[in-house]
This record gives sequence, structure tokens and C-alpha cells, in this order.
Amino acid sequence: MSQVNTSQGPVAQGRQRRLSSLSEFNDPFSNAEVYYGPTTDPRKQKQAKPAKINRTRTMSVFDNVSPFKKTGFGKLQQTRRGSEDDTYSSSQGNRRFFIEDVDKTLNELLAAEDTDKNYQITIEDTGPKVLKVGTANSYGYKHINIRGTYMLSNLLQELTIAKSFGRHHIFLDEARINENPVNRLSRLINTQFWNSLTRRVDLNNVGEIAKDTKIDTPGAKNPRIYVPYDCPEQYEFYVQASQMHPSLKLEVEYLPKKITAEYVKSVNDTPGLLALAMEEHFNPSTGEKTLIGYPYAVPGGRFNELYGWDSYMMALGLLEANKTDVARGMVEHFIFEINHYGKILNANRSYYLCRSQPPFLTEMALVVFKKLGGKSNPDAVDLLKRSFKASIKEYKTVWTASPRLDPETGLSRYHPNGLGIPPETESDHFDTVLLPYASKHGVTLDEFKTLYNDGKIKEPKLDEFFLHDRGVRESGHDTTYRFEGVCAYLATIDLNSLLYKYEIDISNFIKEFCDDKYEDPLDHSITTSDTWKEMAKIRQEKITKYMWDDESGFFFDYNTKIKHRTSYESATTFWALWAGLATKEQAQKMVERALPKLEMLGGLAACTERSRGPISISRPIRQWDYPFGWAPHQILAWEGLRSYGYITVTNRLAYRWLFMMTKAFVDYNGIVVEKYDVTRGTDPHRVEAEYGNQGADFKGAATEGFGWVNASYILGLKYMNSHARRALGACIPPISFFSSLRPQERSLYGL
Ligand SMILES: OC[C@H]1O[C@H](O[C@H]2O[C@H](CO)[C@@H](O)[C@H](O)[C@H]2O)[C@H](O)[C@@H](O)[C@@H]1O
Ligand SMILES: [Ca+2]
Repeated sequence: MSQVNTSQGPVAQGRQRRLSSLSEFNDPFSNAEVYYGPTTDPRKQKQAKPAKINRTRTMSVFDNVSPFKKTGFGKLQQTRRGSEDDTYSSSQGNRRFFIEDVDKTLNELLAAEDTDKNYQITIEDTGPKVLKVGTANSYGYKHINIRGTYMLSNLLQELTIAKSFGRHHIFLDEARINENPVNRLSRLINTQFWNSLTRRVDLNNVGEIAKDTKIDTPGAKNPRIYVPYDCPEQYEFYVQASQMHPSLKLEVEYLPKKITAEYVKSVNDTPGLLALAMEEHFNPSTGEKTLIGYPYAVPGGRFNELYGWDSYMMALGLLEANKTDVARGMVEHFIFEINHYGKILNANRSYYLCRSQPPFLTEMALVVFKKLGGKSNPDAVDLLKRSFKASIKEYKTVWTASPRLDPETGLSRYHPNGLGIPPETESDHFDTVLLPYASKHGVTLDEFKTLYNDGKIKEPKLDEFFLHDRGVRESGHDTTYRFEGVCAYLATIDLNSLLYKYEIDISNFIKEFCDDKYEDPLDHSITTSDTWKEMAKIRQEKITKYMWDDESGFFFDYNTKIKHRTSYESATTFWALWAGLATKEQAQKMVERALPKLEMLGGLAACTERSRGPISISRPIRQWDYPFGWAPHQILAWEGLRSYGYITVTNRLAYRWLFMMTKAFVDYNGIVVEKYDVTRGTDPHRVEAEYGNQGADFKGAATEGFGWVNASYILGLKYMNSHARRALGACIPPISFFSSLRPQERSLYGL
């Protein structure tokens, strides 16, 4: 058992014995609230029972950190360096530290190791990379060294978290700060990041949930909620919340019945959160019924609201973590949005009311339905039916209606309504575009913005620019040179693949759940599975006719205005595989010809360098262009390639992406960001494009990662066998990993 330091007095020894025996029961990898919670708090040690919490396994340092040493295979034989001095190992072989003063150690650590003073310990810091910490068994009397960026940055993270739990002294398992990075990152995503990103409206938290850092007009100072005109219960609920917390100054407003572009522009200076779906809830403490919001996850960083396509990507990750209620909640919110706002919103803020985002509801409803137990669960069936009813409405009234539908080709475009300058962008985002107009009218930039927004200055060319800019934002790909000045005219491969998927899903739904006959409550039309199958077939033919380029192996966007196929090489070409509309021959050409142009060190780039074109001061880099890679592009390409039988290519692409994420996580203080530069080996998280990089701005410890990137990590790991997983844990670069493999293993990666 634990050693007792005989140089201490009997009181200290007794205390130490109690503390040691108490801490024996901790799983080194338990959630922060358990690990730093009351039962492990030495101050509360007397009251706390030594409960057998989360002791699921006996951890050993070597099991945990040295997989290559154990399995031993040539080149990859690597071990992560542990701390010195094994004298104080516990019987389980898992050393523990005792940090007597969390604050003091935190300050010492930062002073010595955070040499660039950004509250993170990274490979760019030039400190000694070693810190002495007291051992648990000596109750801090003897010291051992913690070495290296990864362990020191994990120490910083753990101390930061312990402090946030109000802890002054802690026991800390070495295994916790030397955890295999693949395990650590997946653990944090599943047990912590999702929780930090989850929102659920109740009477007490509305102020927090309504927070928005994007707009700073005087009218945005107080939180505000806009409620659909036909939701009086919700209106009462928010008024009650406002009255319960007067200091919040929460303003509650009804939306008009008809939401026009003029109305949306008129509230740009008084933005607010838009109400979402709620359910009735019985409060046992008051004995009364109240409303409570369905849970949902936000993307993170500046995006503190429910987004359209982010939600689908996050739902996939949430389901893997068994957070089914959150994924289901987001489906409920989308049904609500379609029924009350007319579309799945870009996000639930007033300034997003006119536009949507790439549609994924049918597939999202299907994955949630399956997870809820499928046909055997009446609740799941009910959810699925309501989802498809809403999806059919969305399909007909949003995506295949004016102005999004191009009547000539029958294909659809991102083409939302709206007026004026989008208020949610970075304040200087449009300056280079607006400056010439301000000069022309002899006014300052700010004066011009007001005059233009108020309609006092008319500039048709600028109207055209913003028409496309709104389309760009609806596409989710804001911004890219692929879409600039042209988006609203483009029938994109992205959108039309998703609509093909809707048609197929709706066809299957009608067959399986509606006795092959669906009467639409809106227009009373009757359709069968064949009706929708035929629509899908027609779209597939149109896509091939207008978009497929046999020579390059790409599906390109089609410009409906000039009636011309574009040649911008985008990773969204793989959405044709995800949706299942490409032929086998097309898929093969995509893999042989398009893929090599997009495959980079860290996975798929958003587009090719050639398509993006040269970058200069007057032509700045755009975040949805080369050399950046995005989680949704990876996720959809993996699934698309897999479904066409290209599993080995999927393995390879997934390894690349996961390597890049893991490496950045290890070297940069646990960072997980919105997007990555997939061409950068050392610091792929460093992106100096629009909006910087969400997820990078934290002190001490990242708490939320970024929604769809979190999901991509968990989904990507499903393609890794144990060998690849170990290589990732040791941060073996893709080239080294692939070239270290025996021929039959290389074939697993399509090499
Ligand atoms: O505020 C600027 C823009 O921000 C959003 O776009 C980006 O973040 C979204 C949330 O992660 C994501 O869905 C989108 O693809 C990103 O480009 C927002 O969607 C835009 O409308 C907004 O102008
Ligand atoms: Ca630093």
C-alpha cells in the first residue's frame, strides 16, 4: 500500500493515511466533476465516504503511455517519457502527485513555462520544460519532475480545472497528465466538451443562453428573445423568466406573423435570440408545470446558438457519446423552426431569419430514429413522422421554390432573401468592398453603411454583391472565391446532392411509414414512393448533365445565369457520393482524378490551390478555400467513399485528419479548433483568415473544442484499427506511418 513518510509528525501521517486511502478509489480518468468533486476534496475528507466511484480498472503507467514499447514493431517503437523517480509508485503502479497549493503551482508553472504569456504551454514556449511536484505518498515532502510540453500543458489544464472547481490542494495521477493523447482527446470530447456546448433553456438560464458577442450596437446590450406570434405559452414563459431575474434586463418581443426582409433588417440593431422548441415539464419542487427547452449543442466560440448544418455533424458525434437527448432535441428544434420560421435557420438569431443552411434534416432524423430504437419505439416513429412532414414542407417551400429554384434546369441554388449588410460579420469584414462607394458619395465608411442600409443611397451593384454574399452564408461556406459575386446563380453540387438525398429518403419514408401514399397537409397533393424516386432520378440526370466533368473527375457547380459549368475544384464534389447519386464509374474517376488534387498532409483541403488562385493584399485569403480543411468536408467524404467501397481510401484520409488534430492537441495545450490548415505540419491550427480560428482562444484549458471538429474526431476513430490508433497516440506523421507498414498493411490505406 501507500508509503508513509516517517519524517513527518503523527498528525500529518494520520492525515496523509486518510487522504491516501481516500484517493485510492479514484479512477485517474474520471470526469473532472468526479475527479475534483467533493469526494476527492481533502477539505471534505471527513464527511466524504470513500465511495467506490468509477473504479472500473486498474491503470498502470506503462499500459497507458507506452503502447509501442509493449507491442514493439520496428520503426514505430516509441515511448512517451514519464516522470523520474519510481520510488513513490503506488501498489497499482500509478504514481500520484500532491499539489498542496493549486494556485501557487499554477502561477509557478505559468511563470516558468509559459514564456510567450498566452496562458498555454506549447512547443513554442521556451521554458525549461520541467517542473518539480510533490509526491502523494510523501504528502508533498518529496518531489519528482514533470517533463515535456505535453505533460506540463496537461498539468496546466488540470490545475486550471481544479481551480475552477474551487480546489486549493489536489491529488493528481501521473496517468492523468500522461494519458495517451487519443484517449485523452476522445475522453474530453465525450465527457466534457459536449457538456460545455450543450444548452437547454429554463427559467433561470435564459440570460446566459441569449448572450451574443457578435453584435455590439447599443440595442444589443440587453439580452432579447423574439417569440413567434403564435406561441403565447412561450411568450409567457420568457416574460416570467424576465420578471424572476430583473437584473438581466431580458427583453421579450413577439415576431410579426409575416416575417419580411424589411422587418429583419429593421431589427438588426436590436438583435435577439429566436425561441426554439419546448416541452412541458413538471417541477417537483414547486408542484407546478412549466416549460423547458429541448437540449441542443452550439458550435462554440462566437457561435452560441443553434446552427443548421453544424447540428447534423454534431448530432453524429453526440450519438456516439450516447447523448441521444441532445441530438433528438436538435431535430425537435428544426421541426419547430420549419413550422414557425418557415425554414431551418442559419442559426436562431433575428439576423439569420431570412436564410437557411445546407439541409440535412431527413438523414439527421433517421440516425436519431435508429438510435432511439427505431420502429419498436412509438416515440421514435412519431418523431420520424413529424420530421419528414417538416422536411417535405421545407423541400417544397424553401429549396424547390422561388427564388432558390432555377426553373430552367430544375436545380436549386443558395439564394435567400434579405436586405442590407449582414450585421453579424466582423465589423471591418466588408470595408474593402464598401470603401470605394463611401468615397464616391463623399461620406465616411460608417455614414455610408447607415445610408445604404436605410435605403437612402441606392447602389444596385452593391445590392447584387450582397445578394450573393447572403447566398454564400446560406451555403455554410462563408466565404470562398468559389462563390464570391456569383453564389445566388450557382446550382451547386453540394445543395443538389443534399436534395437528391431528401428525395430518396422521403421516397423510402413514404413506402415504409405511410403505406406508400402520402397526403401533404399543405397542398393536399398525394405522392407515393415512386413519385419521389422519379424526382431523384431526374435530379441525378440533371446533375450529371450540368455538373459532371468526366475528364477531371469532378462535379462542378453550374451557373444558371450564364448557363455554364464552372471549373472550381471543391471538396464538396464528394457529397455526390455521400448522397449516393454518383455512378460507380463516376466514383472511380473521382477517386483517381479529383481526390489526388485535394488530398493534403492533414486530409482534404476545401478546394484546390489552382481554383482558389493567387492571394494578395487586395485578394485576401478566404477561410473556405485552400489550404484550409473543414470537419464537415472530411466527415461527408469519408462516409461517401466508404459507402462506395473505398474503405481503404477512407482509412487513409481519416488517419491524416486525426493525426493533424492529435498533433495540434499534444503540442498546443489541448487545442481543438473550428478549421485547420491541412498543409501545415507543425501548427495547423494557425489560421489567419476571416474570424481567426474559433476554439483557439482559451486560458489554461480548452473547455469546449469546436462542435463539428469534436464530432469528426470520434467518427474518424471508427476507421482506425488498433495499430493506427497507437500510431496516432504517438503522433506518427502519415507519411512515416504509411511507409512503415508491411505491403499487406499498406493496402488497408489504399496505398
Ligand atoms: O458570423 C459570421 C458567419 O458565421 C457563421 O459561419 C461560420 O460558422 C458557422 C458556425 O460554425 C458555420 O455553420 C459556417 O459554415 C461558418 O462559415 C454563419 O453561418 C454565417 O452566416 C455568418 O455570417
Ligand atoms: Ca505559451
